[in-house]
Amino acid sequence: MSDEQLSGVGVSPGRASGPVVKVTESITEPASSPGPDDPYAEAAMIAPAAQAVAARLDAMAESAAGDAATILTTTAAMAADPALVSQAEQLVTAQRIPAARAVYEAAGNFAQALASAGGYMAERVRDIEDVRDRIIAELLGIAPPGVPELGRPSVLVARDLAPADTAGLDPATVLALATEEGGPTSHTAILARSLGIPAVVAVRGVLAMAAEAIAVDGDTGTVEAVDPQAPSVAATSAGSAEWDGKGATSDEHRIKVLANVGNPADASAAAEAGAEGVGLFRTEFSYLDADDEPSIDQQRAAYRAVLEPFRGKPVIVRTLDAGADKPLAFLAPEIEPNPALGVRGLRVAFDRQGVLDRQLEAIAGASADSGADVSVMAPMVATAEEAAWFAERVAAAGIGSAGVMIEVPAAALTASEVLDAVDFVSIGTNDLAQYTFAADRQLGAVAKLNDPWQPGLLRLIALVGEAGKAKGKPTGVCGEAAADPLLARVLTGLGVTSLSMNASSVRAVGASLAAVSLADCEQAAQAALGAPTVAAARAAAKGVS
Ligand SMILES: C=C(OP(=O)(O)O)C(=O)O
Ligand SMILES: [Mg+2]
Repeated sequence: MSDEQLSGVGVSPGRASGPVVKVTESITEPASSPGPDDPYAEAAMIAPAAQAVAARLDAMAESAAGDAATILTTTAAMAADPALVSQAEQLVTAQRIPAARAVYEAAGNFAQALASAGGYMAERVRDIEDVRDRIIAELLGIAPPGVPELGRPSVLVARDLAPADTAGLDPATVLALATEEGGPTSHTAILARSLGIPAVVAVRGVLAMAAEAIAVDGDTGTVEAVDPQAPSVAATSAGSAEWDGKGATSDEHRIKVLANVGNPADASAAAEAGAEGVGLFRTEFSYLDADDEPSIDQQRAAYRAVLEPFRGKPVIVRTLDAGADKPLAFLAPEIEPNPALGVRGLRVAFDRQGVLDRQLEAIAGASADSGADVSVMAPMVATAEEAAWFAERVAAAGIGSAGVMIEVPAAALTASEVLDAVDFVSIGTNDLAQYTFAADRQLGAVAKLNDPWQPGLLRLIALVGEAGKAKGKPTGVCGEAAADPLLARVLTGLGVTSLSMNASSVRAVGASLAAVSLADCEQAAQAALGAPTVAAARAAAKGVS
């Protein structure tokens, strides 16, 4: 083994090693000459090429599920966007440039507009570049950039993967993933987790690594060179762990193991994985592409489709979390310098109460239709006063149980008062980390601060756990922290009463809790709380069990 070792942020657990395949970043910029003899015939090639790319992405979406399917469908829609095609066609005829060059320039204009919009929109620049390169490759009859056909099981190394690339990954041939960029809550991370592929992101220098074979450890966040002659090692699949389906420690202390869902496919996958219910239904995921507010009936039908697999089981429906990384066109705020600190989540409803009331009416209807045991919760709540306002709206809609997310540090610090206003809380560790460390959750450069093992974050969670215990009210965690089997024990020891995660982590977390007692969890929690660093917190928790 070589001593070449790099570290990043482990975002999907497991360890695997094998030959390196580097993902091609982008195609070469097409030249603007020679110009076409017949610009109209040249322009006419663009639409079919875009359609072919969209059809291929749609076909990939059909054989995918959950987040992967949604992302592929969204990317296919970008490829088929008539605005992109017609702008490129006009460039060909007006400037007499080749079709490939015109697509390059038109996509560049779109990318620039997205980048200057900032936040979630800026995140989509990678998607438009991916679509651009695929259409150009189609026009030129060359292989598209991105993940090549893997002839044998391999470890993928990339700057960052386009969502469509990640969504198309086959866990049978992709042993592990290491990227130079990306954060723990980026698309790459969420999808790698849902596919069960070990992954480390924000590994500075991984692209320049000369090693022919590497080992990727998604638990410790390390990447190291290994002997290329050694046989490939596949990840030990956490998903195969034994679990009887009831979330509890070995001494029967109950911790509900729930799932995070965004659409009917996720809900079916969660039910199949044995989730005891849903701890977070992200309703805004249904409307990321909607231009207008969906009607109450449309919402009711959409929610019912997600609730149905959970008849008789608890489901927490989150009201629209619009803004920042998840903008909804029909709830767009004024231009804001810092969208993550702006009018997002519940704040949108203060000025547009009708939107909230109509959504609550639809949720109440879907709850009755589906027979699921529905509660609702609000995102981005900062004060007890806001929590009380939300609870009033929920009661007025005839829904029996109201809660709020704790994802703003102020809400964690006043958890006791917040809990007085509602029936339960659920800690959103993704945003709570972002706001606690003043570190954009989408940004690779600050990814280490968004690690849920940060002792600063654990101490805030401890405050909420204590408040929940004192009030005797349920306190969940529905951020990505809940999906880590070892951290699940620490969260249990901090007083959390339910954990909600992607479907593929359900079994591993259930099994991890079943293997230890509540006293073990409490000891692990105390050990992690007292640790000075992320690595020390993880090691301390590991040392207990
Ligand atoms: C669960 C959370 O919400 P989202 O990831 O949808 O912002 C969170 O912030 O932890
Ligand atoms: Mg959040």
